[in-house]
Parts: sequence; structure tokens; C-alpha cells
Amino acid sequence: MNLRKKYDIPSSSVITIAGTVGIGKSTMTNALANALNFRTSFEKVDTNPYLDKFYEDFDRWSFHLQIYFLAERFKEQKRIFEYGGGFIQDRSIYEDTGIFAKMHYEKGTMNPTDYETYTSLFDAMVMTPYFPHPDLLIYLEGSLDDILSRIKVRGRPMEQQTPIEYWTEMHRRYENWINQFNACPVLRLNINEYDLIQSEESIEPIVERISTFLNQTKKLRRL
Ligand SMILES: Nc1ncnc2c1ncn2[C@@H]1O[C@H](COP(=O)(O)OP(=O)(O)O)[C@@H](O)[C@H]1O
Ligand SMILES: Nc1ncnc2c1ncn2[C@H]1C[C@H](O)[C@@H](COP(=O)(O)O)O1
Repeated sequence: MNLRKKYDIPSSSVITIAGTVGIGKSTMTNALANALNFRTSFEKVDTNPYLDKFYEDFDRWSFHLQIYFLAERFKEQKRIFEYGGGFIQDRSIYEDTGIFAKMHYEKGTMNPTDYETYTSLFDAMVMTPYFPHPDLLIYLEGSLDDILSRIKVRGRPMEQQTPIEYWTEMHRRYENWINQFNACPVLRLNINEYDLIQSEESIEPIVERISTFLNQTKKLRRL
């Protein structure tokens, strides 16, 4: 059933799914897009020319990878705009800079000049009045143990070889990042509150929450 009409969600909505690696963004993206009859925008993992190399040598490839992701996400943003919305997006562009680039710079695996070049490009492209922000960012949160076990079950080879400290640091940074994020409205979902793998129907209460949330933020904007 198309839940979009039942819950009165505008067909032009753009909803982005945020959260740490392995938390369940792609699974949520597919489930929501099916429920709302929306298009999807996924990040490229299998065809990404830098990702494997990056996990083997952060220092050498972190700048290249960030530029690649920035270009890909910007192209996706353009596609979403050209369709007039109606999209679920797997990961927000804000996480690239607020989590990944910052973490690699602060941990010393991206050099200061590269970081400065990257952030000035990001700010010029994204943090402008011309860049359409999503209507809603759904932030998926969960315990580090649950996330580590999901990364293990999914089994992407380059992620298995990455030290646990990397995922621990990322998890910590995500919590801080979301607490001060304000580029668009945020709905937080705890991954223990639903199970899209065992029960497809568990998407409906989530759609209902999205609808309530979007209507509330619409009213607030009118005040
Ligand atoms: N609700 C859930 N319950 C149990 N496992 C899940 C759930 N959602 C996702 N997973 C599993 O967790 C792993 C990571 O999910 P994925 O959607 O690929 O995460 P992300 O896109 O955030 O990296 C996959 O193996 C997926 O099947
Ligand atoms: N901006 C990024 N910098 C470094 N690594 C990144 C970035 N965006 C995504 N990634 C990595 C993390 C994962 O290994 C894959 C896919 O992310 P996922 O959260 O599993 O969708 O790409």
C-alpha cells in the first residue's frame, strides 16, 4: 500500500537518512522508498574507485575519497532537484564534512592543507542559500555493540580489517555531531524500536512519525 497518501506526506519531500556505518541506513532507505513510492539516492560503495585503497592507507587516499564523495553527492543533489523531490537519500552530505573529513583531519590522516581545500570547497558548494536542504533528516542511533555486530554480519572485507577503535571514534563523533546539527529538521530513531528485516510492517509506525513530525515543523515555520 502507498502510505504516502494515507499519512499525507508531500510527494516533493526529500528525506535523508543519517547515521554511522552499518547502522541500517540502506535498509531504511529501501523500506521507506517502497512505502512512500519515492525514488532512492544511494552512495556508491562497490563502484567507488577509492574506497578500498582508502581503507588500506588513510593518509594517502583520504583527500581523494572526500572529493569523490562530495562530487557524487552533489550530482545526486542535482538529480533530486531536477525530479522535484520525492526522494529518500542514503546518507547526508553533511556527514562527509561533519564526521569523516573532520575526523581524519583531527586524527592526522588528512593533512591541514587538504582539509582546508576540502572544507572551503564544501562550504562554497553546500553551505549557501542556493543549496536545497532536505525536508527531514532521520538520524538512526544505536549502541556500539549492535553496530559492530551489523558491520561484522554484512562482511564488507575492507571494514572487517579496520580496527574497532575507528568505529568507536566514529560512534562517539556521531553523537556529538547530531546534538549540534541544525541545517534541517531532525527525527531520531533508535534501531531497537523497529525491525525491518523481521517485519516489513514495522515501517508504518515510522511513516506515521514522519508525517506528524513534518506537519509539526510546517506549522512551526508558519508561526
Ligand atoms: N533493523 C535491522 N535489524 C537487524 N539487522 C539490520 C537491520 N537493519 C539493517 N540490518 C543489517 O545491518 C547491516 C547494515 O545495514 P545497512 O542498511 O547496510 O547499513 P548502512 O547503510 O547504515 O551502512 C546489514 O547486514 C543489514 O542487513
Ligand atoms: N565521506 C566519507 N569518508 C570516508 N568514508 C566514507 C565516507 N562516506 C562513506 N564512507 C564509507 C564508510 C563505509 O565503509 C562506506 C559506506 O558507508 P555506509 O555507512 O555503510 O553506507 O563508505
